[in-house]
Amino acid sequence: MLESKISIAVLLSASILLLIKNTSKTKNDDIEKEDSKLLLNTFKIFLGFVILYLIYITVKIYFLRRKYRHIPGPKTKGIIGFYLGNIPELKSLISHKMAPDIFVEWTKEYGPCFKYQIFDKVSVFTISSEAVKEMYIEKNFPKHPDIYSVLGFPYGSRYMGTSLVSSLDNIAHKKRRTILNPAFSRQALNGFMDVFNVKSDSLMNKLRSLAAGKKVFKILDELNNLTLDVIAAACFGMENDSISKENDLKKLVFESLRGLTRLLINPTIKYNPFEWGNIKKYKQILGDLRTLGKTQIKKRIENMQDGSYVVDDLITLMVKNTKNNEIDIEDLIDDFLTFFVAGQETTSNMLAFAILELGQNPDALEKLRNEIDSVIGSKQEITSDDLTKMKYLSCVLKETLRKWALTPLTNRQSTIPFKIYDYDIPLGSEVQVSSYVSGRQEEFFPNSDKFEPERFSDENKINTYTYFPFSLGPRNCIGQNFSLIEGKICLAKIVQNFDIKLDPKQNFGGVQHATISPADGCRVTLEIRR
Ligand code: HEM
Repeated sequence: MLESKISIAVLLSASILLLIKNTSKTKNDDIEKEDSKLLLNTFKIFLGFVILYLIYITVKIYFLRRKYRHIPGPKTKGIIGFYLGNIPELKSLISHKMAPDIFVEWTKEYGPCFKYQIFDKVSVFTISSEAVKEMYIEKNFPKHPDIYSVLGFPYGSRYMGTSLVSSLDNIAHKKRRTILNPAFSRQALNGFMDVFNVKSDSLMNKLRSLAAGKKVFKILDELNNLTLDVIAAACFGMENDSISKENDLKKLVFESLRGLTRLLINPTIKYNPFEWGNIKKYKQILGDLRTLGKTQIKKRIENMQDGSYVVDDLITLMVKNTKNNEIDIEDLIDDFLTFFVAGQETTSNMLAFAILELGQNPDALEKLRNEIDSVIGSKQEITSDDLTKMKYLSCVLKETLRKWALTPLTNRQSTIPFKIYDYDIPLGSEVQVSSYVSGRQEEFFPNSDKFEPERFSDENKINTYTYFPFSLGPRNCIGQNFSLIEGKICLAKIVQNFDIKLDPKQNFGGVQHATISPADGCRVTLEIRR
């Protein structure tokens, strides 16, 4: 649709140019006549285009709205609403809320399955646990391009390409996933314990120096450095030290995420001429990031070919298992970047939200501190056995992800007709679900606005289809255990070493970036406990 708008704009500009040209007094009469004829014809073509486009879009939207009229949803207002859909409502709400918060309200107003319209697109949203099970497990519907093509090729440049997260082809995805699964096996995760401990210890040293300054700081920034270094070391054998200094990887990963976020939140910016300078810079960042990935992968290929010792990490697995060693380096770079995007900001946001919640819930914090003191006391290295014993720690992270599921929403495309409740879902529909929205439903989680880690204790059964922060089925998060182990080790060390005080002046809510983050980055002061 926007492409058509651009064509209209081009034709309009041509007409204006001709108009200007036409007003020149130096032209003789013949030329003037020719020009006005040309102008008239151009204008007629332009008008024709506009009329044809209006007819096309009106008919398209009319039939689209008819197709979905049996499903409830927010009303659109008047003729503008017919074309724009629910953009006005979403826009006014988004200025002070995140989209998933709006969807929580819409589930109250329109029920557990509703539709909404944006221009010439209608999406269905549901919290139905049966539908989640059907779409994600039983029918394994493919992802819908609406979110995932942006992750693959934002602004038309290759970022995550056709990687594990962004692939729309379930068969190609399965092959890739089978290759990479062993990198996240129980055995592989045990092998990462050292990295998790060592990198968390570096963070503790940094936090000690920040505690000494007695100043308020955003702990999310520090956690972002930790999770970046952990991915770099555990998955790709890269010794990166973002915790204590700036470096290229940190700059490129963080800036590439920032540009992606802007596009996800406002898809129209790529058509805004005032943004073209920024977009050019952004494309350069993506290019530099891919070059960095390429250098890393090539180095590993060379080491493997000349028989040097290589660690059996993710990058080695990626290279080893690529078909007949006919390596498509661009595919490998897709996955290389994907792990930085999918595994870095998610884990740091989970930790920052956990700290934000513990700071506001002193009983939960005390219970957690007692558990940590009794299981690890003052020892530095945390083992897998220690983690197994710290059950409340596990409940704290699970409850954090219930209240603050980090992925705003995921989608699937219906490839066969099916029903949600009594509503027939048209073939090819985009159906969205969100663990954030399901996690805030009173019928699934009573007192859902309260932070109660006990919900996740062994005696309480949680319905998997109402709580799915790592998604479900064959496209679930490959790194979920990786992030939970990393998160537990880091949070245990923070609580072991520091008293946390939250800055009372901060915004305690969330903000929607590529993932959901604490709005003010979780502002704290720390006091050293031991
Ligand atoms: C708290 C931390 C994390 C959360 C909440 C989380 C959440 C998710 C979710 C919801 C998905 C499905 C996305 C979709 O369908 O659009 C996903 C996929 C994925 N995640 Fe995570 N993730 C986390 C940490 C990690 C980590 C640490 C890694 C890597 C080390 C990782 C790597 C991936 C990958 C590669 C996929 C795509 C899997 C596939 O389609 O086969 N994630 N994650």
